[in-house]
Amino acid sequence: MQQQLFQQSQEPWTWVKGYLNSRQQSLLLTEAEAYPYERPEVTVYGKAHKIPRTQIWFGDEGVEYKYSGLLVVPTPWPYYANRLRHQLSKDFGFVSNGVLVNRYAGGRDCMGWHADDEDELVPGSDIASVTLGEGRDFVLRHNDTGEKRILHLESGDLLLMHYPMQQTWQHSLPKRLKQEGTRWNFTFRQLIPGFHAGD
Ligand SMILES: O=C(O)CCC(=O)C(=O)O
Ligand SMILES: [Fe+2]
Repeated sequence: MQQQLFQQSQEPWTWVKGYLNSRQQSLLLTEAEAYPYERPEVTVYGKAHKIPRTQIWFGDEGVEYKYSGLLVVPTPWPYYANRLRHQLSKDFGFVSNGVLVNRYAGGRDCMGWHADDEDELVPGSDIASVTLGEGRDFVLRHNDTGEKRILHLESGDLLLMHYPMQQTWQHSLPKRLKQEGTRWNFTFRQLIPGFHAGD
């Protein structure tokens, strides 16, 4: 497989362009088109609104994820998403027990500035992000210097976000109103099982 690695030693991420070949992309994309996505309502500054994209959380039993005060129980792993998790483990020793799939139906769908630093994530663990479909700009901003970096993530690209990137950078997927295609993003994560038991 042809792969280009772009890792600058001072940056806590690794961008693997073309990590998935076209056959792997199309198998996963066909599966992802059929996922039963949801558009949860979140409360920000006391105001409820629907998120500007749809999503679904897959994971091992008991691996629950809390999203803006909402506890999400995992849906069992679908076949190709699970294969990709094992491929990541084989290729990079990257272990995960859940994946959040976000679906952006055109350039109006987006994700605001945040870091993936929830308490239920295993401390020190990495996050692996795989993109399918429409290419979009993924923007990073350093917490202290404000430095911005734009990575144009395309179908099949893998972005490994290494510890402690979530403590030093935020990221976002800004609107791109001229773009119409659908983009899927899979973020594989390692959560502490049963973290929310008794919530
Ligand atoms: O869609 C993306 O590339 C980013 C997704 C993301 O940041 C997240 O799921 O936390
Ligand atoms: Fe994120």
